[in-house]
Amino acid sequence: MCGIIGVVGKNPVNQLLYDGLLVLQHRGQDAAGIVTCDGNTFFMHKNNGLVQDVFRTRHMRSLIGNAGIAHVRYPTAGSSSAAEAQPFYVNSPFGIVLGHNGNLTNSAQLKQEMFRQDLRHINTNSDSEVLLNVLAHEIETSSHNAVLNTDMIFEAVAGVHKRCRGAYAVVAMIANFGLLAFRDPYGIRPLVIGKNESEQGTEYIVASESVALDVLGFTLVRDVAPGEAIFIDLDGNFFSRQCAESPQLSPCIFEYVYLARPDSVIDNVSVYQTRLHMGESLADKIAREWKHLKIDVVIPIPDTSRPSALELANKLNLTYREGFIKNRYIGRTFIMPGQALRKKSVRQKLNPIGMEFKDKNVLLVDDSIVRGTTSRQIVQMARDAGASKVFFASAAPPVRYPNVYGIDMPSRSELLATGRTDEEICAEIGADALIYQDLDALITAVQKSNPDIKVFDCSCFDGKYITGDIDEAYLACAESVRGDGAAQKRPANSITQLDLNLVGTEEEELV
Ligand SMILES: O=P(O)(O)OC[C@H]1O[C@H](OP(=O)(O)OP(=O)(O)O)[C@H](O)[C@@H]1O
Ligand SMILES: NC(=O)CC[C@H](N)C(=O)O
Ligand SMILES: [Mg+2]
Repeated sequence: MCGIIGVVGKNPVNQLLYDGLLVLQHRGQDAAGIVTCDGNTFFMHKNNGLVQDVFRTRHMRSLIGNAGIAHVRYPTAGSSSAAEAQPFYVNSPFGIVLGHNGNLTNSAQLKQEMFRQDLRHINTNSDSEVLLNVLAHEIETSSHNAVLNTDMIFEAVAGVHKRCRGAYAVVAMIANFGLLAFRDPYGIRPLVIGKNESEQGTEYIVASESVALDVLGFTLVRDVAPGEAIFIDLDGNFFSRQCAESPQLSPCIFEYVYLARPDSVIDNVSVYQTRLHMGESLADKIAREWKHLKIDVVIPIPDTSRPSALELANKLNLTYREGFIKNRYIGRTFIMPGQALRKKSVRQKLNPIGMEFKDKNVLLVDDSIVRGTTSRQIVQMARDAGASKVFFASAAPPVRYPNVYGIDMPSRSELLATGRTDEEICAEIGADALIYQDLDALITAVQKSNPDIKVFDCSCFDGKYITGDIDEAYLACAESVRGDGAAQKRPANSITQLDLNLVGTEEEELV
């Protein structure tokens, strides 16, 4: 996942976009970028790194204009090169910038089509650059070189839906015109709309998660519907249209398990509440099938599992204790690039409080076990801290299948649960017992908060890919291109690629 924001305001939006990116940092730690629009001109700065490291005062000063978009990146295609940091820019037609959360599943084919039929050059291996060029081509076609209007923009988004497969939540700006945002016909990745009634008129925001709206002082209006496009012109007029033929809301269930912040509301579902529900149903399963376990204390693995662990303990009438202290200056491990770094960071990040483990039977609760990087080390830490028995519970079912929609788990061989029984996984992480949530129970946990969502993308748990275009050949190819150690994942030398960074260069600083 990545984090995206777009704003059309009545005053300069640079600080809003920066503050919004800080709040969405948990969705991408590799690169960050902001583009502002002052009428006909875009101002852009983007680079690898955390938001606080990428933007300096000199960049912020140069990001002028009352409208703009911003992005934090967690790469799932191409490499982590700075040249693939977002937003991307294309000059024709009209000048367009785009930020994308998700992953296209037909980007290789589209890239060829772009080159052969549409005479467009894609300079990186990023699927998002492909998506921008498809959008640009469709806008060019629908506008017939005439003056652009909203009908033409919505027609272009309909064209994007016809050509693109996979997951895409998008914010884009068309120079001198306005902010465009849309979601793929399944609404796999989240996107919400907010507004703020200022003295000068209504200001609009779109963002990956509602937490960005809360913090920026906007109120949540609604989600962008699957397949829908919204357009806000630079005067703040709001337009929307359904652009897909058969939209069907099927959000990624992993957003609720791990990706989103608990204080966000996505598709009318409080992420926090679903995590409480997950804890409740996991407690039911333990009460039903694991009564014989003598548990002295329930301990969460910070951060994401906390609400589930808390509710699980409540339901089972067990003591809940914070047994691991997290170093607040280290980011999320799972979205770090490369297994070596992920492995090292778990020990740097989490440290046990000895007295909570000494001579106790502990139940450790995590939201999920993916590669097993965290669980393997945490169980050992609990033992080293003197635990008598270490039981482990996961609020999500076993992750056995790759994700192709914007979560970087492309390779079955990296997933701890692929090809292993629960007992074998338990032995791998060195626990005395392992309890997984059932998939039905996970779905129910989310549906309890919004029964209108009938379908979820649960592909990493059940191998059923909602877009229907994923076969063994696709998975094998993704595995070879993006698995740990694959060449494309290594940061390419961005100097060999076009550098379109525009504002606040070191040279400017010296002037
Ligand atoms: O099995 P693994 O491959 O280790 O992946 C799963 C772990 O990674 C995530 O934690 P992370 O540290 O990324 O973030 P958090 O602080 O939000 O829990 C998740 O919450 C699990 O703890
Ligand atoms: N995680 C994401 O949403 C990634 C967006 C895009 N596929 C990229 O790699 O930059
Ligand atoms: Mg975690």
